[in-house]
Amino acid sequence: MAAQIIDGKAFAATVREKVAGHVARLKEENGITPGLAVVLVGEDPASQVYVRSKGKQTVEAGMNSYEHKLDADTSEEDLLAVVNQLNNDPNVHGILVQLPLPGHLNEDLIINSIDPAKDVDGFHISNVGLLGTGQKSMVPCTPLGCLMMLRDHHGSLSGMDAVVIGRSNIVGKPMAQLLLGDSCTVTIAHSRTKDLPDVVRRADIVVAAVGRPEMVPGDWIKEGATVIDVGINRIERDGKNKLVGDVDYASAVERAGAITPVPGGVGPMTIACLLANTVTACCRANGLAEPEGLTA
Ligand SMILES: Nc1nc(=O)c2c([nH]1)NC[C@@H]1CN(c3ccc(C(=O)N[C@@H](CCC(=O)O)C(=O)O)cc3)C=[N+]21
Repeated sequence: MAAQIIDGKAFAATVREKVAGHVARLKEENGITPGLAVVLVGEDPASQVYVRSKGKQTVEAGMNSYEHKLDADTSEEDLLAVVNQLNNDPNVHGILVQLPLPGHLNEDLIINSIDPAKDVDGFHISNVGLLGTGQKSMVPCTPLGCLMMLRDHHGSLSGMDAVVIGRSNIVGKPMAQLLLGDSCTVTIAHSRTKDLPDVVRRADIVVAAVGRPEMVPGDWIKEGATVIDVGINRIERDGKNKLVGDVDYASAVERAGAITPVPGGVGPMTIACLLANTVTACCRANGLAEPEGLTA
């Protein structure tokens, strides 16, 4: 039987609606408008598209959007000065420095210069440590979006076998922490995992986040498993540009119980969670109750 399609695009719209509701209340009851600052260094065309779409959705949710576009050859010192200015700006509740940065900039250094309370990407070492120890933190947007979809589909994830393919700081590692927090038995697999197909075949939940087009074929998927495809790979097929995931959708959809499509799965949830994190950061900064339904 073919899998149920988990509609990330529709789910993201409901998350954005919740965000807009919280924003309206913050304005009305507290006179506060949450603000998100996005910093883009250089002119990578894909990054420009994402930044534009983030800005548009931020404004649609009723929040303030601040865009800082810097030249590709911006010095580390100048970028640190921009981050510092945003750290000290009371109208800015969330800061996102678009990655990857040009090679001459030290990404770790820049990310760790962001005020952890405004780090809506959840990449600052302090947020990574808080998440790893089960303390209140800012949670990375992509794993948070995946977790929301999994909880929505399954209710409780307790006791399930989850395999995360990919060990990046941005997705794989925080995803594993969140699944562990929901009492899954978690395996982090990667390109050097022995017998990867058999490891994946054990999983009730497969999260694929490696960035390799269609590397997970359907016959690795246990019958009825839930498949979350984080990959967004641009490929050329039959002379056309196409967006495909890390999972071979056509074969996996025949085995999975539920699966996220690409596009229209994890991607839209990532941006919705960025807006959610901005509202969360704003509430915390003002000593207000956490927004319900938007945190991990
Ligand atoms: N500091 C930082 N934080 C990020 O969160 C971050 C980043 N840097 N750098 C770039 C990546 C990429 N990213 C995406 C978000 C949404 C879609 C998305 O909505 N994709 C649509 C398709 C869009 C299309 O057609 O290209 C979808 O999957 O349906 C994609 C990619 C966030 N990123």
